[in-house]
Amino acid sequence: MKHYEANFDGLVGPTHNYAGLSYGNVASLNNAAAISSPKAAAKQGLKKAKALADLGLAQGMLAPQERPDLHTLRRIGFSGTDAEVLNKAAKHAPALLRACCSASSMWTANAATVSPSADTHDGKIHFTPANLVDKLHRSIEPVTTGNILAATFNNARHFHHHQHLPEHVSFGDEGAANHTRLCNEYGHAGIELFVYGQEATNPSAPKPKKYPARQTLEASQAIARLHQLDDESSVFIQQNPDVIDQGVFHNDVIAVGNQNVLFYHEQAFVDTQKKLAEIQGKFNGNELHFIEVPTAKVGIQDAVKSYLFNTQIVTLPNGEMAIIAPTNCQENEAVYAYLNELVTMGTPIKQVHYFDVKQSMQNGGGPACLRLRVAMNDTELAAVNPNTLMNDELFNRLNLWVDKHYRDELAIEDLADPQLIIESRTALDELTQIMKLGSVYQFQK
Ligand SMILES: N=C(N)NCCC[C@H](NC(=O)CCC(=O)O)C(=O)O
Repeated sequence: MKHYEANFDGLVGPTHNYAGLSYGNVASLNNAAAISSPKAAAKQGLKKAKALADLGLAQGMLAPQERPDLHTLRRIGFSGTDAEVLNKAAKHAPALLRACCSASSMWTANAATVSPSADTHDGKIHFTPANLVDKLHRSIEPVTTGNILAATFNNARHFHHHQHLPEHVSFGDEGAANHTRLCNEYGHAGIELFVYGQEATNPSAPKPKKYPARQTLEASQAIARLHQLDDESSVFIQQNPDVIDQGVFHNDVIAVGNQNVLFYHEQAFVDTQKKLAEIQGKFNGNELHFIEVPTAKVGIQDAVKSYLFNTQIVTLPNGEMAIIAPTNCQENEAVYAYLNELVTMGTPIKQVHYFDVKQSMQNGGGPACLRLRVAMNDTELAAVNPNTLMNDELFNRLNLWVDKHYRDELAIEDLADPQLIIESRTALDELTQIMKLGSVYQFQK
C-alpha cells in the first residue's frame, strides 16, 4: 500500500478583497482598502497547486464559500430583497458587510484539523472544521466548510467528519495552522503537535499582551480527544506570546513540519528544549531533524514579512524534501541567504521552489495557509471525490471558469454592488457542477 500527503488548496473566491479585518495580522492591516485582483489571486493559487501536482504530489482543491454572505446579513436583521439587504448593510453597517464579503476561506490551513488513519483509534481520517471564533469574518465559515469537506471526502468508511467545536473563545480553534504532524513514513503512526496561544481556563498562564491568541489549549485538547489520539502520540506546545505580539498570529507563521523534520524559529515556542525532548521521547523511529533558525540569522520581523515558515515542506517522489516558498522570501536578503544555505546543510531539505502568491500574501496568507494537508493511503485517496483532484483537465477547467466569472479588480466600495451577488452565485453554482459537490451552499438549499 502506498502513502501520500495530499495538499488540498483553497480556491480563491470571486470576492477576494483587502478589508483589514484581522487585528494581529500585520499584512491584513497594512493593506486595508488596497485594490485586489480576484482573478489574479485565483490564478496564482491554481498555478501553485498545479505545480505541486506536476512535481508528482497528490493535490486537491477545496471550493470557496458563498460571499457576500446574505444569510448572515439576514440573521443580523437586514431584510428585503438580496439587493436591499446589501444596500442597507453598506449604508448602516459597512464593517459588518466587509466581514460578510471576505474570501478568507481560501486559507484552508484554517479550514480544519485533520488526523490521518494511522494515528486514530478507529482507523479513519478525522476532520474537525475550525470554529475561527476570534474573527467575525472567519467565524461564519465552519458550517459551509463542513459541507465542503463532507462533499470532498465523501466516504463514511474512510472519513470521519466532526462538528466544529463550541463557538466560544474558550474553544478558539484555527485548525491545521496550529497543528503539525511528525512521522517516519506518512502511513506510520505519527506524533501530532498542537500549538496553542493561551489557556482559556487558567488566567494566570502566560498570554500575549497586545494581539489575540486565537488558539486555546482547551480547543487543541478537545480535537485530540475527538480524533481518538493517544496521549503518547500528542504533544501540546505553547506558542511564545511575545511573537504573537509581533504579528505571528498562527503557529504556521513561525514553524512547519514534515515527516521527520521540524523547521522553526528559535523564538517560536515556550519551553522549547523541554518540548523538543518530549517530541524526541515520543517519536520512535528514524532520526528527527530539528532545524532551528536563530534570531541572529532571521529576525521575527523578517520571518513575518517574508513568511519563511509559511512554506510547505513536501517530500518529492524521489524521497528528497523541497520547500515551497513565496517569492517574498527571495526579496528578503536575510531570508534568501538562509534558504540558499539551508539546502546545503545536510538536512533532508534539498530544493526550494518559489511561487508568486502575492494576492494572498497581502492578506497574511502564504503558501502553507493556502493548503490543508491530508495524509492518506491509496485506498483513501481513491475514496476522495475525484472531481476535486488536480490534473490537467481540472486545471484548465478552473482557469476558464475564473476567466469567465472573476473580476480583474475589486475595491472595497464594490462590495456594495448587488451584481457581485449574482456573479458570485453564478460562478459557485457552476463550480459545484464542475467539482460535483452537490448543494453545499445556502443559496442552493
Ligand atoms: N496562517 C494561516 N494559516 N492563515 C492565514 C490567514 C490569513 C487571514 N487573513 C484575513 O482574514 C485578512 C482578511 C482581510 O483583512 O481582508 C487571517 O488573518 O485569518
